[in-house]
Amino acid sequence: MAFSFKSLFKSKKSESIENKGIINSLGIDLGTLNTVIAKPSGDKFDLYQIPSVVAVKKDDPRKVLAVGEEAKHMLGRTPEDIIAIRPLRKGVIESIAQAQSLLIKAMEIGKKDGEKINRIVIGIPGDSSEVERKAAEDIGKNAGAEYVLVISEGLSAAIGAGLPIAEPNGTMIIDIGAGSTDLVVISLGGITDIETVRVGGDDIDSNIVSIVKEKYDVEIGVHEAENAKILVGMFHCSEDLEISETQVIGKSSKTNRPEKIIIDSTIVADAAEPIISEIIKGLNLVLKRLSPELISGIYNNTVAVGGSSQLRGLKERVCDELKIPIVISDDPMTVVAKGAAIVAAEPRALEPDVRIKAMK
Ligand SMILES: Nc1ncnc2c1ncn2[C@@H]1O[C@H](COP(=O)(O)OP(=O)(O)OP(=O)(O)O)[C@@H](O)[C@H]1O
Repeated sequence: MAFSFKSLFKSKKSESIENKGIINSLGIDLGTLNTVIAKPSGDKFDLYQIPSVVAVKKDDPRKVLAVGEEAKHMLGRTPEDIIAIRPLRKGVIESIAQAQSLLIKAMEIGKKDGEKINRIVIGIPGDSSEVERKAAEDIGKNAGAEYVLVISEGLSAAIGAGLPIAEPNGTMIIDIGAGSTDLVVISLGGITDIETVRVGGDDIDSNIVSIVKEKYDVEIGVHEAENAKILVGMFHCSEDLEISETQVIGKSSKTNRPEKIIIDSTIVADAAEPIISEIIKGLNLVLKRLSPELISGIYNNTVAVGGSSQLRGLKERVCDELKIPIVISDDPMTVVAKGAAIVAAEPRALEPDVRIKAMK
């Protein structure tokens, strides 16, 4: 799928908004776990984040009772007739009505009282089908935006990270989220290749739960697994990374009593192994298809973003396997929304001078 940005905003509607000079725009990263909202404010961004969780009536899931933080607090504590669910699975909108509520909430958070949002840009996984793109566009329009553009999270991340995407040499983004990983090659302002691997941090969490159950016969919650991952996690790699450990309380399958267990970095690395293997496989496919003209650009300009890129050992593991030095973004969770906000605010976001200005 190759598309260029230059024509994206050439709709009559966007020109008329631009001519009146009244553009209120938002960039939204509609993620599996978190929804991040970026609002251009002068030459910076106002940033907001809400959990991608919606609480609904069990017998009527279209009836949304709470969204975001409020819904997250209901998880596991709700009366039996209320359930808290995630509208996206593996980066893809699974339930339109609930994703709609999430987006409406995101837009409410991102606007000031009485303000109308004219233009939103939403980042979605790069390999989304036309139907999935259209679903994202429709929920944006139904949520009240006049103009909605849906772009690949990877391209958005590259713009948000300030990568030289307009140059012919090529750049690459490795975006490892909760549910999916986007590998995107960009040159001359267009996407030249995308590989989406449907694995991410969520899979690491559920693998930790399984390993702990097998090793200790203790059941732990997925949130405890996620916390342990964030605290002590790493990927296996050739470097001797420091092994640390954390204590987690789970439920003994034998006694049904609380039991304390230790999770150390190697348990997380074992749990993360199938995930990093899939990602390396995806990167191998991208490299196989890559033209020789782009290899030096990729060598010099590959950036990892997304919450799961923060696991130690990623840089080393990718270099061990592929001989490509990568940089881990120091702003991994908000670059997609920032890139989307840059495009929403500035249709000529691809032009390097404009982009540099927007990123200052
Ligand atoms: N410091 C950390 N170390 C390791 N993993 C982390 C860290 N912080 C967050 N994560 C993980 O990052 C993931 C969330 O990342 P992100 O917000 O980029 O995903 P998302 O946009 O919701 O998902 P997707 O892009 O797949 O739709 C979760 O799996 C979370 O556990």
